[in-house]
Amino acid sequence: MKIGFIGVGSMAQAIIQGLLKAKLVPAENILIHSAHQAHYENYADKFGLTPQATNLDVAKNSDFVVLAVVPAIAKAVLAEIRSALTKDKVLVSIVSGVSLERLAELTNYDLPILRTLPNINSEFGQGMTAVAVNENLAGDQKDQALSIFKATGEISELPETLFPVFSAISGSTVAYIDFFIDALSRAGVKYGLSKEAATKIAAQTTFGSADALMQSGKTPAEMIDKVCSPGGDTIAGVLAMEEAGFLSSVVKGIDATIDKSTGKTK
Ligand SMILES: NC(=O)C1=CN([C@@H]2O[C@H](COP(=O)(O)OP(=O)(O)OC[C@H]3O[C@@H](n4cnc5c(N)ncnc54)[C@H](OP(=O)(O)O)[C@@H]3O)[C@@H](O)[C@H]2O)C=CC1
Ligand SMILES: O=C(O)[C@@H]1CCC=N1
Repeated sequence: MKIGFIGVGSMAQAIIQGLLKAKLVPAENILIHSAHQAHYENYADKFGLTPQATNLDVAKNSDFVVLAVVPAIAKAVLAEIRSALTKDKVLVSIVSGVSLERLAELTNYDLPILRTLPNINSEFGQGMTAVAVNENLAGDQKDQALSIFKATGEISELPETLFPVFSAISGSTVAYIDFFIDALSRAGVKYGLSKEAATKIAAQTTFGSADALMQSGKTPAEMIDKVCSPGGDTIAGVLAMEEAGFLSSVVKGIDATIDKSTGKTK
């Protein structure tokens, strides 16, 4: 099984590192090409991957061709590799906002295609990836394609109509959670903790809270109620955060993310 990456930016690197840790395939079975020769050659050299001179070479020499470029250049890149995308291969897209129908239109309608929306936690086996397949991807080929993302975390098969909201509350939310951790850590610094100590405390608390929520099977509201002692400190904090617009800030951020990914805003 050879997995080729077209583009080795933040997201592709997270998947590649997750695959290497999971030992899904030998390093040399991961083929890469990107815009800058020095970049992809150095990266391939560092991790024992196989560099390719062109995008077309990646497509010709891989069983699974992962399109990992920004949406604005996806069309041009697919035009370059289209001739090599025969139906014994699978096109795997991680590109936000490009539908299965559009991917088929830009390649060919016989091609097996897996559309995904991963997040960068894939690097540490903690990814959350939305997946949708077209009618040409089935059986072993589908299982193998999905194994790429199962090796790097959880997957969720979703209708494409829900990809924008998934992208906002998962792909982008990695950044929003870090934004929250950074805000907590700055508050810690305000009261005298070092940035390093405050960040570690806030990050471990975030991690532990997510883990406890999932293990308990309770709703977030139930967990909040367990922490808010009657007449205590936490309820005072919750009310002050809400007065400052915590819930509506988060929802507005998600609205803006969805509007951008669906082309409603520039
Ligand atoms: N970042 C994230 O958390 C997530 C990203 N995505 C999706 O992943 C895709 C990539 O995003 P991200 O990794 O953040 O972006 P980056 O800008 O980090 O990476 C883009 C990559 O594309 C390469 N590239 C540019 N032009 C070409 C070309 N003509 N041929 C081949 N490669 C080219 C760049 O090459 P070089 O490095 O040599 O300059 C770079 O490696 C996007 O479509 C995004 O929607 C999806 C979910 C999460
Ligand atoms: O910011 C972006 O456009 C990509 C999509 C989801 C996460 N990062």
